[in-house]
Amino acid sequence: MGNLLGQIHTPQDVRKLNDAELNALCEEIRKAVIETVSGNGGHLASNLGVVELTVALMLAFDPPKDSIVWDVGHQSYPYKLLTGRFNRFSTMRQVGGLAGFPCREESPYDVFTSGHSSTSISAALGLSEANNLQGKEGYVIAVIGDGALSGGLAYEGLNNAGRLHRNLIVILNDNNMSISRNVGSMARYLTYIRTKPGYLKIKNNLESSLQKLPVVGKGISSALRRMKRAVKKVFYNSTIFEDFGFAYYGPFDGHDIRELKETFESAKLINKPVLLHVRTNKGKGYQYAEQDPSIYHGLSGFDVTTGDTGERSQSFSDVFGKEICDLAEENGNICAITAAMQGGTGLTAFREKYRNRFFDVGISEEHAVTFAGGLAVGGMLPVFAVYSTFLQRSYDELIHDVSLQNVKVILAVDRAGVVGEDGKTHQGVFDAAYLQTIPNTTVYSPAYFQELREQLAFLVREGKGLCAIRYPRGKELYKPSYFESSLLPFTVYGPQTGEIAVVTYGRIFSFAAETAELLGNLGYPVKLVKLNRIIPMDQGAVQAVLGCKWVFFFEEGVEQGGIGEHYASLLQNSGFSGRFFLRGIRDPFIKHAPMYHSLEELGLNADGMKDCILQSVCEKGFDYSEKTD
Ligand SMILES: Cc1ncc(C[n+]2csc(CCOP(=O)(O)OP(=O)(O)O)c2C)c(N)n1
Ligand SMILES: CC(=O)[C@@H](O)[C@H](O)COP(=O)(O)O
Ligand SMILES: [Mg+2]
Repeated sequence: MGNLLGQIHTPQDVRKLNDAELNALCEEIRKAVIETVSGNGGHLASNLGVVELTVALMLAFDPPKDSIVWDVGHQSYPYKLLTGRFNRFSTMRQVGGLAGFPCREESPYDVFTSGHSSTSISAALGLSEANNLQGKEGYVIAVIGDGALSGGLAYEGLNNAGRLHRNLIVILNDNNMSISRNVGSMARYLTYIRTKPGYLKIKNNLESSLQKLPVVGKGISSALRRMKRAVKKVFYNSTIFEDFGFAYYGPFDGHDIRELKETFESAKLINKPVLLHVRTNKGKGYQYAEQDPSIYHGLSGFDVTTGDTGERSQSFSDVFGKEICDLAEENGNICAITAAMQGGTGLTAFREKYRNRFFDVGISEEHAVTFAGGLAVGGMLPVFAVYSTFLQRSYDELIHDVSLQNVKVILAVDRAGVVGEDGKTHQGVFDAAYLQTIPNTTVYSPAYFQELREQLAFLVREGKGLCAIRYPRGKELYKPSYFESSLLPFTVYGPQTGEIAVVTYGRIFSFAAETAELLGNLGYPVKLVKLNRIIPMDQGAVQAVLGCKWVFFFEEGVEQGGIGEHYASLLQNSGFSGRFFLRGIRDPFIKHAPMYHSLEELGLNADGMKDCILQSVCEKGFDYSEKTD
């Protein structure tokens, strides 16, 4: 059969293959996914689990005329392979290469850019309404995992889609896993449906039950014949999905291409929203991933033969995880919350040690914050460990359910700053900007592990209101010998007087320190102001640079509305007469690339800072309001 993938340029090409070739195609897809993820990193187990499902989608539907909306999108690699991207597949997640998620700019087959969870049903409903209003043809299909179904937005989507009087297909890809084991009542319910067939009684007269369905198109009898074949193993009774207004079918074997295809064909004939419950094995076809789908969910590379994922340097998440355990030993009020990111946020040990004070709430960042507000009102000390990018979902809850309640909640904001290969959807570049709009908020931004430990302990001990500590993905960067950890709001290094000042915070302090050394060697002494606490801004941090001629503020976060702009306004109000340069992130949708590469592109590494300063100081004067390129 040779290289089948090389012959697939569009989904139509998949339809030319016979059953044996389709099976061989699945093998090739798995091989391509394993090879590419082993080298480039990315999402493995989820993609291995949807190979047959994706092939069956290509057989039954006709994208891009039909719209397939992938929830989260981390499982869209097989889809990319079958929609004209095989030749570029090895570039996945690399600079200039394919994105690791569906991306509208990348391909017309990617109808909805994603990366954050639980958006697919709402987006699919929007697409369906748009098609209807414009008289456009095409089926709309949302593919959502059981983990993504733990997110509240999915229920808002179901709630609204359920009253549709047209076809809309939701495929629930149930593998009984989120990144860790899936949690919550819906997960339990799905397990029940999956494993206790008696719960859903087989209707003796299946045909009469199908007669009640509004069927469109080619006539009811062929629809019934097909549906009957497809549902030979279907247990049909009332499920929660039917109560939402959907027709429910399942559970189906998500690795049986023929059964899936027939089921999808049948679902097309139903003139109302349909939920197809499909069971798959996460990691299917690669023994290590099948055995431990959590470890092989997302990786930065691995050895295909041994499955070895390699040694990883100590990360900020590890340090947080250890410190919060130590603090919880002394303080029995500390509760740790994660929204389905137990491993990533470093909370595994906490879960093991303090099971009754550990809460995995599923993918529900909004709930997590309001739940934390409730815990705090009730007298506990909640610590919500969350990736910066996912915390974006909780802005209103932070205001209404924490700040306004005037209670103490600690946010451990992980992956703050540029994250690397996950790209646009996952950059943690907004948190500093929006947190500073919320009253009663204190935010620390450590550059080093020691600071993270001490500042976290300080917030636990003495923090008030909404407290946050934000730190980057991965390891510590260069630490100058003169660095001293401090709980003070800011620290000044270098000459106490001088013409040039650099102000910054967080991880890129390392680059600022390198810059100061480089410039010092060139005869330009630099005063370095490290903001340890970024919210509220300490007036002393502003006073510290008032005598300087040039002040450069570097920020690994959005420039508009960010900490630098606030600092600038305070400088102006303090009568600063020198010149101020701000370099933050102007286009926050930073494409997938290694973290160092992105920081270089943004001019936020040591060379970028040095060039910015030298060009400004040596070559031109500038106005207070002037900004750097
Ligand atoms: C809002 C949000 N929170 C958290 C995540 C992190 N995340 C990505 S995939 C995933 C698990 C998804 O599980 P499921 O939908 O069942 O897909 P599976 O990997 O099991 O196929 C999580 C928690 C996210 N992408 N978006
Ligand atoms: C798909 C998703 O949102 C997560 O799997 C995310 O990619 C994890 O990122 P880290 O690798 O930084 O934990
Ligand atoms: Mg799952």
